[in-house]
Amino acid sequence: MTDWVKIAEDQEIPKFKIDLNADEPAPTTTASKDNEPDVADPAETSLLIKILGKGLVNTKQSLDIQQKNPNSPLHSVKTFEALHLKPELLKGIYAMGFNTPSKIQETALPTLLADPPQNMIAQSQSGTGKTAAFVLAMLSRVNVALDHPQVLCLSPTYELAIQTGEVAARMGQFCPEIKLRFAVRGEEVDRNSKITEHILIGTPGKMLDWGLKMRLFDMKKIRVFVLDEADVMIATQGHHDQCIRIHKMLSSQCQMLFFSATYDKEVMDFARLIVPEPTIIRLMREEESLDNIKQYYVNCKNEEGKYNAIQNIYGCISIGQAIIFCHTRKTAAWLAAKMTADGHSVAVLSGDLTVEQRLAVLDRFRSGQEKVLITTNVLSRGIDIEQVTIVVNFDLPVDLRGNADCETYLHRIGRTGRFGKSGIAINLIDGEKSMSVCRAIEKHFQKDIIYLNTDNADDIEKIGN
Ligand SMILES: Nc1ncnc2c1ncn2[C@@H]1O[C@H](COP(=O)(O)OP(=O)(O)OP(=O)(O)O)[C@@H](O)[C@H]1O
Repeated sequence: MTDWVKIAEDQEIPKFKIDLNADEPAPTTTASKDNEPDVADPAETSLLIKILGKGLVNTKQSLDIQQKNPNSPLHSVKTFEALHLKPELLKGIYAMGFNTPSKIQETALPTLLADPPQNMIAQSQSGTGKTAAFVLAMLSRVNVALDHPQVLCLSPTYELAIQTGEVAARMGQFCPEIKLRFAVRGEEVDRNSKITEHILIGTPGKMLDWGLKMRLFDMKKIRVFVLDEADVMIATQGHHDQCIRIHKMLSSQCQMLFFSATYDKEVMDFARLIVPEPTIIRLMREEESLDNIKQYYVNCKNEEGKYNAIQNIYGCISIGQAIIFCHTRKTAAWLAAKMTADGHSVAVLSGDLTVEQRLAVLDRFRSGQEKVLITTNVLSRGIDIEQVTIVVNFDLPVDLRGNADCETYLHRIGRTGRFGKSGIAINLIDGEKSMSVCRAIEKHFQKDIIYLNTDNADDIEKIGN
């Protein structure tokens, strides 16, 4: 199986260069995007979080369980042994360093592995063990005596499919008889042959090509269908319809498993369309809070004024590491150039970088090689950088209509004051519009945002205490 992963990785496509969908219209040129609000691409963010993840996220949140099929048994396990897995799979799990099931795995795995098979919709934040859970179900269901695909796993991009395949390869390392294959761009199969591998992991377009257009395998013989990163899948143009087409060709006996990191109405509606009588398991995200964060606003005339405010703050207090959020790539680049010219060690992370480049920037910043990270909304969600003490909103977060985006505000600054540490958030205001956004944020969270005069050194020193 390891060879299989290697072959797919060695294809001519650079590993982490995202190309969501070859059929999509050509993207807007970088130059024309510089002045637009920089937004995070969900597939890129998902991939970045996955690669950055350094292990299991331990969450204290409780599980919300709903059963649509009253006949399906529901119990949880505290050990992997209690799942009665094949010994080779258990060996694979332990070889990966997993000792006990994570919270979502405890509850999901007995249902995932139950006979008769149960359908499931599971949602929980990144890093809580979803991939490991459904990969284990995929590997457990394979009948190696049959040489045709029995498990389909759909991911929204090439890169995310590779990530899942790598987990499957590691977990199944002691089951060499289980064969896997990637159904992704660059993988070709002779039209006149049949696919004999047991598990196919890939993107919807390729899966449709192989299953429907070329009939290289029989969709009716699929026993497990996994839709991974459902939230991203829905956000990706075209995938939504392709998934429905694939789903329609599956037999009614096929076990449907649907996994997603976020929970909103659209994702759930889509899930319900795909998955009959599901057991729904949700592990809610641990809420960020503003409790340990001191919030300030500074009145500035214009961008130059905002820059001067930053300079004054740096001149008065010693700052460990800071993240500065800008609305557009252009502002981020402008600010970075100015701060660099003034002797600051600055990193820039914006949407024009590939995922690989973003990883490199984050690695350098985390290791302290740069003290300031200037970024846009591409960094707003799901990425933890613990050592940051100051977050500056060079531009306050607004939605498409220009109204306060309180959720993004929380994600931006809510990470600074975690684990009992106190954090500082500074909002730079230039004019009435941004002042009203600031007021709306203050009202929303019912937490004071205090006036700070950055022309007054005493005032600034107070925030450092
Ligand atoms: N039971 C476990 N014990 C220890 N580590 C685990 C366990 N399950 C998963 N992990 C590890 O935790 C990390 C996150 O797991 P996994 O990728 O399955 O989470 P996820 O919820 O699918 O995240 P994402 O949404 O980003 O894909 C991985 O490094 C994985 O190897």
